Amino acid sequence: MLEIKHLSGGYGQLKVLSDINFTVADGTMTALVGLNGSGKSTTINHVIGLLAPKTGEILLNGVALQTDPVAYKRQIAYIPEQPVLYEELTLREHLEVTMKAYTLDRDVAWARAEQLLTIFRLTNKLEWFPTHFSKGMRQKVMIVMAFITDAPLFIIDEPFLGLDVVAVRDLLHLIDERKATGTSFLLTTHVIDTVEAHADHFVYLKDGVVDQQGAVADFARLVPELVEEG
Ligand SMILES: Nc1ncnc2c1ncn2[C@@H]1O[C@H](COP(=O)(O)OP(=O)(O)OP(=O)(O)O)[C@@H](O)[C@H]1O
Repeated sequence: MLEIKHLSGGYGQLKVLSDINFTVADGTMTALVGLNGSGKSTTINHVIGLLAPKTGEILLNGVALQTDPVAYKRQIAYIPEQPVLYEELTLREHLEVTMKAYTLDRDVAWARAEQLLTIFRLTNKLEWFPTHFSKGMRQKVMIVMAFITDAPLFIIDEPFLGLDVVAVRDLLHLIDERKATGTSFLLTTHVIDTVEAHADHFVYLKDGVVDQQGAVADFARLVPELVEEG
């Protein structure tokens, strides 16, 4: 379970977030929504440990980032909005680096990788370098790297922007499968429609504070300003 308690934070002297409180329970998905600049990415940056809280704390299965950064970070699989790949490593090497970083059993992880590579049509591209991948393919590589881990928390930043419809459907299917095994998901999105059927809770950020949060079923009632008319 991810617990965010009274988090205030931001960049250097710039305070962006004030007194953020929410939890993501095991086997559930929380959608973090809000307009441009509302603080979604800043919240994620705090949860993955890129930024340190000014006040408050973030606990992942009881472990605080400040107390044990390695144990904390190993529990997170992060898929950023902009894929971050090593230009000098092949796809195969990216998968191997991930297996080492998360101390995965190689046989189990490769069996998983093969299934994922098939789903995302990357099987014959193991020796390719990132420069040869399209934007969507780079994103798929990040998805494969995340889903070979056993991380109890997945954080996915704007997952649907560069993916084709087939890949979106496949990603949502993978998310549902993992959720059923107890994995938690924190996802940022501008379009709640895509995740509505898959998310359990939403947190609506407005100018760096939680304006509303609750069950996804109540989203339209609680946040009418983000629901398209028609
Ligand atoms: N690296 C940074 N340094 C300083 N300020 C930043 C930085 N990144 C974001 N900000 C500021 O923090 C505030 C929140 O931005 P953030 O990126 O968290 O919003 P967001 O909800 O993710 O927006 P978007 O939907 O556009 O991605 C904005 O006012 C932004 O200008």
